[in-house]
Amino acid sequence: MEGLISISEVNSMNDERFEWVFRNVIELCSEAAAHVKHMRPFKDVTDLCAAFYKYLNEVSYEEKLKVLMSHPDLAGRLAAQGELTQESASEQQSAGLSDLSNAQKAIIDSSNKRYKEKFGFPFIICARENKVQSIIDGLNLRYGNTRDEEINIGINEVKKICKLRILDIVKNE
Ligand SMILES: NC(=O)N[C@H]1NC(=O)NC1=O
Repeated sequence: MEGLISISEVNSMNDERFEWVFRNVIELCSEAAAHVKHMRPFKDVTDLCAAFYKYLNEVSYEEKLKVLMSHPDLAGRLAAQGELTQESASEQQSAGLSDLSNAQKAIIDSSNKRYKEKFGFPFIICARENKVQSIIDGLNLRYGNTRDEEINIGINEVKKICKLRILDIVKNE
C-alpha cells in the first residue's frame, strides 16, 4: 500500500471501499468489515481496532470456529505452494518461518498436525510477535490446554494479528 490513510478518510470513504480496504484484517473474513462499516465514525485507530474486536467477541461460537479454521497452518501446505494471502505470507516470513531448518520444519509439521487432530482447528499465533522458537514452544505448551481455552487464546491471537494488519493500513495518530 502507498501511504497509510487517516482515520478521517476511513470515516468518510464509501461502504464499498471500506469493505475492500479492510477485507482481510481478519484472515478471509470479509464479513467483519461489512459489519464494522456501520460502526463509523471512529475516533482513532484504537477505536477502529476495538470495533473489530467487538465483532469477534459477539459472533456465535460457530462463527468463531469458522474464523479459526480459515487460518492457514504456519509453515504448512499453503505456504509451500505459495498460496497464502499476502498478509499471512509476510507475517510468516517475519517470524522466520520461510527459512526453517529441516529439523524445525519437521517439528512444526508434526506439532501442527497433532494440535489440529486434538482441537479441530489450526494452531494460531500472531507470527509477527513471535520467532520460530517461541512458536514451537507455544505449540507444545498450548497442546495441553482444553478446547475452550484454545478457542479463547486463538481468537485473542486473531485480534493481535488484526491490530497489526490495521496498523499497516491506517495512521496511528
Ligand atoms: N496459523 C496461524 O497462526 N496463522 C497466522 N498467524 C499469523 O500471524 N498470520 C497467519 O496467517
